[in-house]
Amino acid sequence: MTVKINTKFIQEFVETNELAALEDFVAASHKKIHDKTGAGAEYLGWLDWPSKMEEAELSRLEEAAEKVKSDTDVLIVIGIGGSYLGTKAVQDLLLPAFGAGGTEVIFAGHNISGRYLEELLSHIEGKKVALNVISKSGTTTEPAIAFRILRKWMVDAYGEEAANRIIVTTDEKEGALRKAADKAGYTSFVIPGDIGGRYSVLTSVGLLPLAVAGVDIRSLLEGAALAESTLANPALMENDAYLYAAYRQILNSRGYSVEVMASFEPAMAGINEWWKQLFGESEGKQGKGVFPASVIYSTDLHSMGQYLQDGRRMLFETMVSFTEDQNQTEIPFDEEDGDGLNYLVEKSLHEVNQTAMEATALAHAEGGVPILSLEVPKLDAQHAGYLLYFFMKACAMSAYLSGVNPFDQPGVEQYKQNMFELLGKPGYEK
Ligand SMILES: O=P(O)(O)OC[C@H]1O[C@](O)(CO)[C@@H](O)[C@@H]1O
Repeated sequence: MTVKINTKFIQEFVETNELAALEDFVAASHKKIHDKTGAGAEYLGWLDWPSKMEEAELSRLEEAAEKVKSDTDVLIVIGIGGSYLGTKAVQDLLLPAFGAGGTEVIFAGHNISGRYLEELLSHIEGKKVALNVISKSGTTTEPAIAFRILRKWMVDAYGEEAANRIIVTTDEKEGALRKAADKAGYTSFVIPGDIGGRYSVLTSVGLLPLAVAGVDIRSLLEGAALAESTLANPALMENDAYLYAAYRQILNSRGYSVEVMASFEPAMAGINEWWKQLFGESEGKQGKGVFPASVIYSTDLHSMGQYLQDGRRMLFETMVSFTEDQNQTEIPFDEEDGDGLNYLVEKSLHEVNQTAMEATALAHAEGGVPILSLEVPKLDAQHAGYLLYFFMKACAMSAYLSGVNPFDQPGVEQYKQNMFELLGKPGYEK
């Protein structure tokens, strides 16, 4: 049960000796990660988190989730960036696309749209609602605004009972949210100080709402723990996360500066968004970094396919596929065969989809797009946990290989500063 790189389509673009040339650099960066000596090392808490998360905390989290499930129709997760993308990603990946049932988990505070919030408020009217407000810093404007509005809604709806329906996930000691939780007596969970937002999906940040949504969070952690041990191997050629990181850097140095994450599984859409934040915020600094983009095929072959095949050549693609057929849907035989599809009747949709992937990879490689292929055996909670950890480990390695700190995001501050000035926040006047 691992995520493997298939090098079939990349061999013609990257030679083995180019990889070999990176071996020492990878070994040195591995040391930086594991000995915690690189830039931002104080944020490496995620590295052994899957194996070290305490049973008591996990049980407390499951209890809180059970309580929410027992008396709530809709849980609203309020958060932005790493405080919600991981939950959305795993939820999209593992839960049925239609009518998942149980407590519905929806999101707020990841935008400032009045329309979105009004629609959300009308959706929850008459329903039993709980809030999980998540912010590591406790000071991010978008979730703070949403929390203020939704907290008022909760107090109007439930009076003093509202406090029993609000769960706070934030820093152990600092920030406005921690103060609010302590003052109002909300149930609260801690985001470990040494784990940054975009690396936090496997902490209470993701686990609580995912447990409410019906995801098997123990299997998720199990998969991540397996990745933790498997990907602790320092040898580049034996560590697929490091291979993925090394290929990215080699391609980037050759001018392939945009990575398109492509999957033939629509459930991957959320993972794509989570991955974009992970790599974008980790690597996009000092004028460096591969720009992370994403598509879902075959849908997007009919919109972006032309560009991928034939547009400006600065792209490489990473195709994620699930290799096992877990569905068995076949195309039925039709007497008249008016649509000419009878030649497919012996094949499952999985086979047709895999063939579409192969055909696309062949075409794009021929069109000059280097293709990395990541193979995941199955689409389930364990493999999802493995995949999440795989990307986090690869991201840390990739950022160190490109010479940047994987764990800070100084550039995000600029827009906030401007917004505060323009809105006239006290202390920020020009
Ligand atoms: O959890 P917080 O502190 O509200 O931060 C939310 C997001 O905002 C950022 O700090 C900047 O966009 C991200 O790194 C983070 O995931």
